[in-house]
Amino acid sequence: MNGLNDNSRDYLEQVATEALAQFEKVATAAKSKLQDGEALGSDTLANVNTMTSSSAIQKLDQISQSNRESYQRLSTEPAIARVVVVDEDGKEHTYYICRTTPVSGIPNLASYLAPVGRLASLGIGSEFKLPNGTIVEVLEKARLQPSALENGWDSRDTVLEVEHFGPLTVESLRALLIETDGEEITEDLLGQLLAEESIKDNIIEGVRRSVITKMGLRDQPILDQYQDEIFRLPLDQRLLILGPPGTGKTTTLIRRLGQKLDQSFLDEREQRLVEPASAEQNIAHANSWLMFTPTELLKQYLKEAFARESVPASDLRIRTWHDFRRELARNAFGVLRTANGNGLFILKDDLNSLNKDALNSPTQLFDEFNKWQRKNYAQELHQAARTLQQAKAPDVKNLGEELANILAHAADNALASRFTSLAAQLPKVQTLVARLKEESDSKIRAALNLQLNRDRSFLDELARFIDGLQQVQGIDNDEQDDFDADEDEDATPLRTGRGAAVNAYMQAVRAQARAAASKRSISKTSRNGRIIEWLADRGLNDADRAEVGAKLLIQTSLRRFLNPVKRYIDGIPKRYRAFRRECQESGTWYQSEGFEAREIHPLELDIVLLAILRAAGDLLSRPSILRDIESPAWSSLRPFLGHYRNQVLVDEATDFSPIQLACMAALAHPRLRSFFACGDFNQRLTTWGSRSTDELKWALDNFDVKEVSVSYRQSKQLNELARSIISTVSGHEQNTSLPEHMDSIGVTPALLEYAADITTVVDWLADRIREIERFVGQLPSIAIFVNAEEDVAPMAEALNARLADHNIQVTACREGQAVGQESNVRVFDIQHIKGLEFEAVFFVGVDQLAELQPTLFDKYLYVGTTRAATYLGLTCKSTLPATIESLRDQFGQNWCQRD
Ligand SMILES: Nc1ncnc2c1ncn2[C@@H]1O[C@H](COP(=O)(O)OP(=O)(O)OP(=O)(O)O)[C@@H](O)[C@H]1O
Repeated sequence: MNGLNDNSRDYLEQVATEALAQFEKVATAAKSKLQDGEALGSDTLANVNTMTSSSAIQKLDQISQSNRESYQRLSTEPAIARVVVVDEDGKEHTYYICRTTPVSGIPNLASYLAPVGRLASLGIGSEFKLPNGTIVEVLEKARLQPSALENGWDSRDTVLEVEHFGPLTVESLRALLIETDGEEITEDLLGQLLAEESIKDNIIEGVRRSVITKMGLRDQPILDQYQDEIFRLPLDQRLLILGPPGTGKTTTLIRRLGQKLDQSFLDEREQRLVEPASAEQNIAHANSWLMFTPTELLKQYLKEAFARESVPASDLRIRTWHDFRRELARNAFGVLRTANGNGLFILKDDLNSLNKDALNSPTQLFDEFNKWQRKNYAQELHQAARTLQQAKAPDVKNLGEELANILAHAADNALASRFTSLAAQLPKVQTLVARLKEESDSKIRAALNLQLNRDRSFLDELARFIDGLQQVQGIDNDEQDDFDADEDEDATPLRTGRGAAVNAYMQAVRAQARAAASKRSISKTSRNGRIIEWLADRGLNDADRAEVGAKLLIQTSLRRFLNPVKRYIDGIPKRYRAFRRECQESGTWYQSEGFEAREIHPLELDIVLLAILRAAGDLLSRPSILRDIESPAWSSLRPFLGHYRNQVLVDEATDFSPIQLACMAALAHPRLRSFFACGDFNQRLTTWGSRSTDELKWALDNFDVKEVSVSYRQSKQLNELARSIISTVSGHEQNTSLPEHMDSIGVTPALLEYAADITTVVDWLADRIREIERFVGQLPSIAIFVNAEEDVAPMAEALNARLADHNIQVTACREGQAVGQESNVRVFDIQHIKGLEFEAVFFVGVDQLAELQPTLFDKYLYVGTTRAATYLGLTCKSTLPATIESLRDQFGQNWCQRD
């Protein structure tokens, strides 16, 4: 670079000398800590009191483990920034910022994750209040990339900024010193000229774009000022970052997670929130997080970025909603049927159950269902209290009066206070249920004894009959009358033998008695119906049946008050089924036929899950309930605490429906309500995804929207193309800017039309790929997008054959699986590419995609083209699709046309 005066050069040398010496100092200190074993854990406590809680030791081990990791890091990367500030007294201070926890004993070495770390993101001239209250102004800044060479430290591509010049990029700080030394000893002119030349090459004006060489989110140790502000926002905040492609949303999300997981970087207030929350879930804060991504591939793509943040076990905690939903519904909440017969529904991805209105307004459907189910539940309680009021026995009647009184005085929507008042009646309810049950059971047992006295083989025969029933298909267990199962605590898992026969006898006889007393009939095809038929007159006699039936009906009503919270939440799936049936009859929300009562579509399952999560969350968000969680009134909510996480994060949030996002938000621990999502409405690649801020507002109450707009990924040309796509397809402007001082000039995107056969396409791709390698000097990360899974392998094979002469390997990424981290050319089905970035992207058969995906074509086009940082190539079987025909001018035939 020309124009650097002697002062500036002196300044650079001075910074280089100081920074490299500081690297050495920090690295040496870190290495000696590692060798001293200061990072050892509990074993260094000479007198570990055996009474010392093991959690304290565990904590110590965790701390020492994280110290060890930090020292390790510092020994290879001593600092990532140098910042000079001036305080109000005019005194200058130099800070070195490192990535993790600093090593002690080195003044002004601070972690980027600590409050002082923000200095590294601020612009020159910015003011900053240090944690001790001093106001300082940023005077100089250098972004460092330490590299340990055999003969000492260097910093590669250091970006320096000072008030009167810069930013400059210095390729090698070390070379700056060696060259100067060299200048003095160079006596020959040639040597001098070469030295000057290399000084020029070493210092570049502005900031260089770096080439993406491998698949994985790039390391971005220091965020920009705005991203930095977002990542530091308190843990207990609900945030949504919106912004166009490549503005660093995912980068910010991961950095934030890394910072918030390390308890040493949480402030006192955050620590106070985190500790009880973690104790309630029985999970350490560092593991108490969950992140959702729309695809498996994005999950893999981010893996290395998580490792850089020292965030372990990310595989367990980064989930797709598709998998998580099934697990939650099947294993945790018992909504989906399991092999042992629990659960109500069978999930069917292609079920045609929802009508257009439901697909267009799922939030309205949810609101309607939730209102309905709450009302339905309230009616159930009222009805039960009424039955008790009408009972003959005075103690039952009195209790009925009291319960009815409670229900009459609580508003229908104040479930929590109603549950609290009902809890006070629990002892009375329990005593009565036990007494009545004993009375009715002894009657039924007497009948059973009578049968046994008549025929000792009675039970064995019944057992055989039951065994036989289990083999019979078509036994209707779904539509068993509502009294069964959850009420019969005798319904133990015994499946065969005499024990099972006794249970079956009791259940069937009870069902028969209840049916008689309530003047209902029992379905002949149900299990109980079949057993009753088999028993014939071997049950209760008519008089006993009426008496026992009446007592059982009282018990049923009483049981509504035994564990009302559990009943309310566990009953949601059944209520959903009833609601759906009712809507089908009135012709709203659902298709009137074509599916069975036990089947459920994934988007319906979301509705059921949200109703469950919200019901539990509404109660658990009350401190008084959380405090009393072990009491019988609330203990059924305890398992929910185990599903909560201290942080819930969502990448590509607009791919999820508002219902899904609301479910995710409901998984955030109610003490913290920490939720962080990022997305872009223009990049929604699902038909059910969220379309507007209003939908998000429905899903997440009280959240802050932050917008980011500096587009770091793409070159100027590709940015312009992306902007044109948005204004052409949606008619509105995209608000982006390019990073200041960055050389963003790239090449025009390339277009190949009339490429109907694969050979033409492959020849063209191969030529372009070779050009890219020539331009870049190495093979960067390249992706080829095809329109269907079955095109992936043939494209990879054909291209592999074509590029073999140049030893360029092409990999087929089947089913959205990334293969290896090394830089080569990868072929993907377009549906998997959300959130990724490559130096070069080829989009094969764009016009076919327009035909295949008419509703999402514009989104795919936008997401696909914005995956490319510098090189973008499109091929068409015929010509550019009509919607983007007007963009033809922005394309060339190859990369040669520069701006
Ligand atoms: N402050 C920054 N300075 C320089 N580069 C940055 C900065 N922030 C992000 N980047 C880079 O920009 C690129 C895009 O980042 P990222 O994937 O986080 O963006 P995004 O907004 O999530 O994109 P998309 O919407 O396409 O998923 C990455 O290569 C990242 O390293």
